Amino acid sequence: MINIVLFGKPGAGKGTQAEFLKEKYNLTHLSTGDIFRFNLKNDTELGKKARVFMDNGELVPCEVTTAMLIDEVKKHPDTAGFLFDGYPRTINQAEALDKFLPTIGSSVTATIALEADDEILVARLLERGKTSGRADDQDEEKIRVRYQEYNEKTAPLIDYYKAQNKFHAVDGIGEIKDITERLTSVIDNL
Ligand SMILES: Nc1ncnc2c1ncn2[C@@H]1O[C@H](COP(=O)(O)OP(=O)(O)O)[C@@H](O)[C@H]1O
Repeated sequence: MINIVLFGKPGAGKGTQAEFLKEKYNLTHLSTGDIFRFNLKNDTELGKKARVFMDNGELVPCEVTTAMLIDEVKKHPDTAGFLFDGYPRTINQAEALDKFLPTIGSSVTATIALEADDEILVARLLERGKTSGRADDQDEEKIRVRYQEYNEKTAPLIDYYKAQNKFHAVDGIGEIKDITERLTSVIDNL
């Protein structure tokens, strides 16, 4: 089983690249943001728990997110591997994943970060907000909160995965297909 964590700031292109990578490597793509948005739209119990945090651009509490993620992983016992997109986003979540995956005989293979400057990313999010309907992409204040959350809670994961020799970074600026190539060359050399 190969498990890749796609890592990057909001707007870095994780979702876009995940679409290509899941096809190429036959992976199950788990996007916590997409799963939460699905639950919001359908007004499920999970959606009710997540809504206020998501609407403010804050992270949903780890207990809620991790329980959801583990449920999703368990739905795919025969997969060739997972492409985690948007999880883990805190040290607590990374530790939870490192504790859970061995229970299914697996582990994180590698974490790959898509890197880009903040100004470019904020511009991308505002552009996406015009068509995506995502409330959190239409408001600069919410975008700012998401970057704050990233810097405080998610950025420490870089050192967490470096300590395990599992951290790889690629340049997230350029043509979509060129970025896909950079990612596949990392994965092919794992
Ligand atoms: N691993 C997670 N832990 C906590 N909250 C999460 C997680 N993944 C997604 N969320 C919630 O869903 C929102 C949207 O997620 P996502 O689409 O991945 O965002 P972004 O475009 O900011 O990277 C986040 O702002 C957060 O409220």
